[in-house]
Amino acid sequence: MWLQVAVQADEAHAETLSEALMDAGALSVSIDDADAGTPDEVPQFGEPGHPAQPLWQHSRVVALFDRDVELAVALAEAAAQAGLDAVPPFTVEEVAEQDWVRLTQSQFDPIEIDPRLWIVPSWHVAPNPDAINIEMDPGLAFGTGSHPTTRLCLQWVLDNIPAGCSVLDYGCGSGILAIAAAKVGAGKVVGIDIDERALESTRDNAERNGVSIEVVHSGTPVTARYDRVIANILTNPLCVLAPAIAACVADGGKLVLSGVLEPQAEQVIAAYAPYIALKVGATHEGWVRLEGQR
Ligand SMILES: C[S@@+](CC[C@H](N)C(=O)[O-])C[C@H]1O[C@@H](n2cnc3c(N)ncnc32)[C@H](O)[C@@H]1O
Repeated sequence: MWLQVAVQADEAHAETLSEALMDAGALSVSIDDADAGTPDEVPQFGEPGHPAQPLWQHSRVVALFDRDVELAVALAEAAAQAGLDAVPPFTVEEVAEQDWVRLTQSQFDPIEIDPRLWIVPSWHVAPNPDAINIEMDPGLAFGTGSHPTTRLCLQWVLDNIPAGCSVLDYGCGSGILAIAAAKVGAGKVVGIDIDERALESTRDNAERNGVSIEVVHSGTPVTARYDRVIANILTNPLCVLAPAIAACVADGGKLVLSGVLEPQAEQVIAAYAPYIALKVGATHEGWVRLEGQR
């Protein structure tokens, strides 16, 4: 049994609240229309055949927690992190494991990142067997390909990984970017994360995709230099980590960053300016991809 918590949110706060709920210990989070029926009747925004942004005014952030969670504490933490004065109205429901798995599966279809690259859940047949297909199920770590920042980084990976080059995925989450790099033809690929669950997820996903990825906890100092460094984290950690991340890029190597909202781009560019000149390479749904070369 798990606890499914549906929290009301306006459009402006739905995404930050969803991230805050993950940080507060949710195992999985989705956003749907509070005015619609059951979650499986709700459109999946940002995925093929669906609108790029939710069209509804009243969102509902649906989070799954382990039943032993201290829910009041988790919700209070999440509300504070999302900049809300109080915990918004919410409902709690107990759900059986099988029901949640069925519901989650029904919400994830294959995602086309590019005609050359698809993210395919294990319970689906690859729509294009000739493309690079990454098998990836929603799990505990961020990175199923549906988020704009992951998409921006995957599109960059497709055209910027020469055969045999070394790649560092800083903040690897599910390992999706590292796996894509390996499938595109990288040689040595390393994934770093601060979260043990992410490292485990990267290990598992690499194995199921038949690629070799070395995983390293971010507490371990990085001494090697990489031809390509990708970091899809968030503005604040990216700025704090600027000297460390920039130092991982080999001479002539390329750095790409995402997890940065358009108004934050200049802040991140300034943080990296002493090391590498970055510029906005692409934007998608309000998020930017920053690119530079040492
Ligand atoms: C937005 S997710 C990106 C996951 C995946 N790379 C993707 O693009 O979908 C950010 C990841 O960075 C990790 N992270 C956050 N702060 C970090 C830090 N200081 N050092 C290393 N990893 C960090 C998080 O645990 C999370 O897995």
